[in-house]
Amino acid sequence: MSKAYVAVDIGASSGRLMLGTLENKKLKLQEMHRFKNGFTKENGHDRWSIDSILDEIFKGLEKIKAAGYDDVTLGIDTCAVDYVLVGMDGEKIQNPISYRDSRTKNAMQELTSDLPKDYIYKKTGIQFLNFNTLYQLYEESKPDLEKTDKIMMIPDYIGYVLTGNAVTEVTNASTTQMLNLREGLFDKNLLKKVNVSQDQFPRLVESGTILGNIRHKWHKKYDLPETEVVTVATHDTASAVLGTPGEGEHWAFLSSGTWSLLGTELNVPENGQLAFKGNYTNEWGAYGTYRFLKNIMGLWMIQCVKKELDDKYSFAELADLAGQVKPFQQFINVNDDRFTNPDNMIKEIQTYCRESQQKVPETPGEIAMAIYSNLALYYANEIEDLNNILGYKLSTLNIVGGGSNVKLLNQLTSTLSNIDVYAGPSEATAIGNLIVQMITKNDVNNIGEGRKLIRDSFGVKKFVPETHKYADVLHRYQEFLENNERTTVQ
Ligand SMILES: Nc1ncnc2c1ncn2[C@@H]1O[C@H](COP(=O)(O)OP(=O)(O)O)[C@@H](O)[C@H]1O
Ligand SMILES: C[C@H](O)[C@H](O)[C@@H](O)C(=O)COP(=O)(O)O
Ligand SMILES: [Mg+2]
Repeated sequence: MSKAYVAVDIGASSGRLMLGTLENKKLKLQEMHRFKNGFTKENGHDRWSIDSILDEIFKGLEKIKAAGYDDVTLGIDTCAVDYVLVGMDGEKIQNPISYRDSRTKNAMQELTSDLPKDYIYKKTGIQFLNFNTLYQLYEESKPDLEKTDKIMMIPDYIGYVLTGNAVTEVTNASTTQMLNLREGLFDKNLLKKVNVSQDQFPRLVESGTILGNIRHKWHKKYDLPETEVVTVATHDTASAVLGTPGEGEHWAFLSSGTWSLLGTELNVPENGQLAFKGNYTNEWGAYGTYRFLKNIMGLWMIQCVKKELDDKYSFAELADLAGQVKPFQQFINVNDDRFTNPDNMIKEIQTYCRESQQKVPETPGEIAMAIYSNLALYYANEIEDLNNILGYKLSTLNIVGGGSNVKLLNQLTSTLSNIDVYAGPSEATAIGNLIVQMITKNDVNNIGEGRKLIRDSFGVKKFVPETHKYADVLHRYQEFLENNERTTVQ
């Protein structure tokens, strides 16, 4: 039986364990376990249930063992910015708070009142999201920080629980907005600003570092395969970018899941004035690259709508209903902070349209189309911005993640952005996670070979611009955004 690799991909809406094996020069992917993920209110904050996530990971590994895989390599990727405080006894102090929690709503404004944004951006090159780790630590409970021995980013914490070894992997560390681009270390002034010392973070490591084997104590509790843990590109978006086939010369990616992360892979950071004004980020990638991207609200909006409709419609059915509705009946700035974590997304969208004297979407199809068509418009607007900042035209857009299944959204994006879209693979994050493991274990030579393996193993669907359609819509949307400047998530 060929070597088995396991990607643990903890997305914001679902976690999954994906088994990867190399068969006839192709990467075979099997979903072995999937579970719902999300945050719940606990001790006054929106928190991730990290112990349930760990239990699901062990359950998934038991399924893999039961399927006949006795000896696997495993990598973990999760969302960015969030962390676990680990006390002097080596145990978590409490469940990690989600970045969508309201505790940081004023933190960025307060912290940057005497530490200017351009100073922070010059040092870190990271976009201003009001929930970056820097602002979470600024708001963190001082007594809890006092009791903290180590601050571990979520995927690093999971690796620590599994193996007993603690590290801070750099792709995720960069999302803290505390990693100094030039020095490659946490910035002393930014640490001081939030009363955290350098040694409260475990040592920084690159993706592809071997972390260790799953501890004996877990083998006593669960029927697990022998498992060696590799620290992959632990920020899920970093893994998604690695799992992008990379069609075209100046290819762009859109990691389309709970979030839409739109950008391109650079070999040197771009943290100049245009990037600063456009609030673009230089999150660290694997193998010395930078993920020059922007966070866009993403399918989080559809996820909320689906839940508010009591899951009466599947995502596919919502997309079908949207396809029966004319697009662009209202303009919405999807990055308005009001959509980050509203009590009710449907009501928030309807109120937004009422306030801006626009047609109010009522039916599930109208609401879904309002979301999809405005996401597509926002993508198109940002691609124009990206071309301007980079000084060259992005030639193709690779859409990966669950959103790559939405044909309507892929087509609208291609037409509005006037760019060829390659859609898939939907599990690019898990695939990127696996590729780093395979490179680390010398089954794949490098990321170029890895991306060829992805192209050879997974079909992508091509969408080309329908140039005769929606000629002036993007221009009217850009005017709308300018005339309706509001607080955006960034
Ligand atoms: N068949 C489908 N039709 C329409 N939307 C889909 C389909 N499959 C997945 N999606 C969209 O993809 C999203 C999940 O993408 P995924 O990358 O798995 O998210 P995450 O990693 O953040 O959990 C869903 O919220 C849904 O909007
Ligand atoms: C806050 C970060 O930008 C966020 O973690 C984002 O990178 C992310 O989680 C994307 O992953 P999804 O697959 O959940 O959209
Ligand atoms: Mg994901």
